[in-house]
Amino acid sequence: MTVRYRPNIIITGTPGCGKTSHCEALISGLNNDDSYSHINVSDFAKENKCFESYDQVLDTHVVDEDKLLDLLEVELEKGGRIVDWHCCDVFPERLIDLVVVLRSDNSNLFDRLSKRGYNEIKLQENLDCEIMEVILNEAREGYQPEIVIALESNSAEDMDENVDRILAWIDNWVKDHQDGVTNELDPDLKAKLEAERDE
Ligand SMILES: Nc1ncnc2c1ncn2[C@@H]1O[C@H](COP(=O)(O)OP(=O)(O)OP(=O)(O)O)[C@@H](O)[C@H]1O
Repeated sequence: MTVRYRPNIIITGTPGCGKTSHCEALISGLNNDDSYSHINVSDFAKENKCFESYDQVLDTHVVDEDKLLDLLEVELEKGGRIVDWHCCDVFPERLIDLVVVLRSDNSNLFDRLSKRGYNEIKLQENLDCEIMEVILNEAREGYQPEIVIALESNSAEDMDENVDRILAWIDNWVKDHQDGVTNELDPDLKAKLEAERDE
């Protein structure tokens, strides 16, 4: 049985919206408490060799999702993981407590991504993704609405406010779950599901 005493949070959004900046500020706001850690999924995939190919047009690696998720699940079982990735709907719901979708105005996003030297196709694809609210929709389809929040990330003030808000949420979650959150299915429910499956 796995018991979690710390929440798992996904910080997601279109590339350049500020995921890594928010995660780093959160870890620092948690006073570098080592029961929390920031998982930058792109770096994690690189370190654990979870790439299956390279997309020349979009100038990006294609992730081996099965391998990546198997490894990430082990991390999420521990709790206190702040996950930084542009995909959010691939994790088991039972392991995710809050999904923060960062939103940026297109002019800000254009400036941030241009500075990175993104090619035109990649830049346009990301701007379209933000306009079409692709990641917000994925989050809303993948998780219960009450755990999904969309936050503006256009300025340093926005970021400070967002980080304070998430820190307050973490504090409340920990107080509310002092006995831990178990990932084990309730035994009666488990027996019922097994019986239904065998029918
Ligand atoms: N709210 C904000 N206000 C001002 N600048 C910001 C904000 N959010 C991000 N930036 C700036 O935009 C750039 C991209 O930020 P960051 O790397 O955190 O984005 P990201 O969403 O993690 O990108 P990626 O998905 O590509 O890793 C950085 O230079 C960062 O300082």
